[in-house]
Amino acid sequence: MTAPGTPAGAPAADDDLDVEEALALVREPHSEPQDDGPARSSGGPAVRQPGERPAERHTATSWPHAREIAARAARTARAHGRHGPADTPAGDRHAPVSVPLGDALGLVLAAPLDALTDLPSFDTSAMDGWAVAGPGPWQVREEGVLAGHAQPEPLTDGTAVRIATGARIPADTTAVLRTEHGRTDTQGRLHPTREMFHGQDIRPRGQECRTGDQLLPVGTLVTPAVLGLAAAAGYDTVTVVPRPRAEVLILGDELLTTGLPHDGLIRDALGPMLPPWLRALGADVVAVRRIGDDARALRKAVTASQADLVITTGGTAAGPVDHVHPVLERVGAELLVDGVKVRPGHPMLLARTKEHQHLVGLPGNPLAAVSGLLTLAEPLLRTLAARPAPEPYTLPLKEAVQGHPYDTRLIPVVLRGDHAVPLHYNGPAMLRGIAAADALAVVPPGGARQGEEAELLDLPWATAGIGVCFT
Ligand SMILES: Nc1nc2c(c(=O)[nH]1)N[C@H]1C(S)=C(S)[C@@H](COP(=O)(O)OP(=O)(O)OC[C@H]3O[C@@H](n4cnc5c(N)ncnc54)[C@H](O)[C@@H]3O)O[C@H]1N2
Ligand code: MOO
Repeated sequence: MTAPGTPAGAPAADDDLDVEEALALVREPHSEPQDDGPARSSGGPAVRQPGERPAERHTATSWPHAREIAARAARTARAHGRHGPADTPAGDRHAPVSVPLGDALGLVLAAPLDALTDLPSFDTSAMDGWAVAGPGPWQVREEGVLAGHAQPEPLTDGTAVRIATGARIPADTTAVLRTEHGRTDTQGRLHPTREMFHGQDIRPRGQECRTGDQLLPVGTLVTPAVLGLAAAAGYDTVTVVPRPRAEVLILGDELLTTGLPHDGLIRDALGPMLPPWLRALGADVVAVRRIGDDARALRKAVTASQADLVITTGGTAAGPVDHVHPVLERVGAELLVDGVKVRPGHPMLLARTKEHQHLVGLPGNPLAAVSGLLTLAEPLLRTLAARPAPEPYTLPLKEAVQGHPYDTRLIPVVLRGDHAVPLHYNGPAMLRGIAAADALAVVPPGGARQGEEAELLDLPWATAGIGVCFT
């Protein structure tokens, strides 16, 4: 079925698109579908849009500033959390926790990783071959030495013993002769086939570290390699910054959780999308609740939530059932960001709902929700989790991108070679572009020319891989 607004000749919305086909969308001339009308995306002076909240033009925050506010809000929450009384749930919620290695991927070290042992913890053979003592030829002992065996008998000058990689070196060994560098004569004596040096192919105890050496500092992101190093260095658990807890409240009576849209009802796209995305951003998603368009239920859910971050979807604008603002007012929340000068997603908001809790209101339009997620939730969660900020980077745009006169635009792009290729289907209600994208390009007010460098926000799965980031 071709969706209304699909340009003639474009693949139908439900076609199976591989990346190349998705890229073909990029090459379409001039017919960027927007379900938002030119008046919003490229309109003239800052006249109030129909239905726009009257104060919005005055209160909307610039996109970079909104991100700073979100990060700062989290810093304040962390500082309070650490200094609060430890016996209250709020007081110790950001205190470091000890977790088994298997649960630590993606978290950040809250204590330095100091070696609990020398590495290697004993003199080790680096190769399969023979441990030898003195210059050859050598008499070879009957019993070999394998990895994991107890301390072998010492060697005497002129003797050798079969040894495996990783096995303990017998006392008085002078070198390890690799299997491929030794020859046994008819009397069973072992000869080297090339010159050897003292200590060859022996990994001495403590070569990599000594007990107590700092292997990694506080603030290191726990990657698969860090897990491996921690295990090698003797750790069963590591001390990490706890994962911030997020709760998702899905608003809207029009949402279906299964089947085809019908009778004005549509499928909920955000329920399936947000929890894994939030996990990729470092959060522990403790609940996903469907609230409908019920202000009282929303208020109860916000009041009851113990999460560090409450995410709402929809209801941010000024429609008859847009309950987010009134409920925030009702619960006495402090609005830190009320609208952001970014398209899509400008009605997004950030509020402090409790001393240790923030709420990010994502607009209901799905790509606008993604924009809110990356603008407000990402810096907030990253800071709560003490994750390092990604290094900012830019790439030249393969094509010009039309800008908004005053607002930043976030445009899904694929990264091809040295360029970012803008994707079409980037209207606020569309996920078709972002689903094929590697990153979002940050297009400043006024737009960007072909070849102009644009800042890029990587999508977590494009850089880290699903197995790494979805923990
Ligand atoms: N008079 C005005 N109307 C609107 C404005 C405005 O400034 N003045 N802003 C528009 C913009 S921009 C956006 S974005 C949306 C924000 O709307 P809300 O956050 O209030 O969201 P809803 O009205 O609840 O929904 C908007 C749209 O998104 C669909 N939706 C909602 N939730 C989901 C979901 N989980 N999965 C899929 N689709 C969802 C919903 O059905 C609506 O079509 O407001 C504009 N209006
Ligand atoms: O156009 Mo709205 O900005 O979708 O977010």
